Amino acid sequence: MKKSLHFRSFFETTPWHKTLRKTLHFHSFSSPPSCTFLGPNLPDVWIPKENNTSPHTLLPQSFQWSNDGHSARIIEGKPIAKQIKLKVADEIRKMKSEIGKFPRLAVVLVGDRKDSHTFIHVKMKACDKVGIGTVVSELPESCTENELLDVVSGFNDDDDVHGIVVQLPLPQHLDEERIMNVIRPEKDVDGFHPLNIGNLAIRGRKPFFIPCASKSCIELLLRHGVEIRGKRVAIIGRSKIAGLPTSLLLQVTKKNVVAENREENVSIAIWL
Ligand SMILES: Nc1nc2c(c(=O)[nH]1)N[C@@H](CN(C=O)c1ccc(C(=O)N[C@@H](CCC(=O)O)C(=O)O)cc1)CN2
Repeated sequence: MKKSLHFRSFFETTPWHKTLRKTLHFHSFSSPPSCTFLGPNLPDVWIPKENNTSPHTLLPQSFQWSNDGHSARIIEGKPIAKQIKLKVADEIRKMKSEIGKFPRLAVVLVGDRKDSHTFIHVKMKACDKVGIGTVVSELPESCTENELLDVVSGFNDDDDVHGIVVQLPLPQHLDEERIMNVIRPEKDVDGFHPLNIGNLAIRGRKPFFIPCASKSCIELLLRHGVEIRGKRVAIIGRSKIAGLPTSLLLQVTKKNVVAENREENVSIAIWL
């Protein structure tokens, strides 16, 4: 039996996400899905059978935004991260039990940077906790661009790999742009591929993935009941990882937002 489904995950339950959600339609899980994007072994579209809890109803009362227009507030992210991880783990558990499949992430690390090792360790631990499989490819600092491209292409073609992260920064002799361009956009979980960034910038277009730092900023605001529409927003930092995609995201999702980017490589601050 075939059934048409909207992509809908835990994140896609808010009006903001509705504007960005993927509009892919695929088969139900009762018959093996034929998947264009993620390969034959994982549905491109996944809705757990029971998934209608609004994340916003889980907010403690004390977290609600006081709407006096002037007060500043430090937003606590950890409890929200915990809720999200629990929900993702639950979705993956259901996916495993309903269709016997689960997502896998490939991480590519070049060189010996200690911070990069720490970051990928954190990512893999987080994956492990929620039931996402991981595979790591570590390449020496001296590797050639073609060697790195071969590794990425291998993951692109591997149906058991559904997401690819090439940890940045790369050693200087490697052309980051060229590497990023090679990652299949539908496996580009960082959302750094030009197609994904480009689609993020154009109203009505839908990137496969949105850079996580930007997505999480908006998610935190929404979960704290902050109305984004019509606000002036200052974003400090223009990095492609956080500042730039955040300003794009705010501009395409809500009219009237003014986003200013200043000073590269500074973490984001948002004032409303
Ligand atoms: N392929 C990628 N490479 C890199 C990314 C990325 O998203 N994808 N981002 C950074 C490194 N990074 C994760 O990989 C990362 C860096 C910094 C933080 C962060 O939360 N920093 C906080 C401090 C947090 C703390 O001290 O507890 C901050 O700056 O305020 C998260 C992830 C570059 N490479």
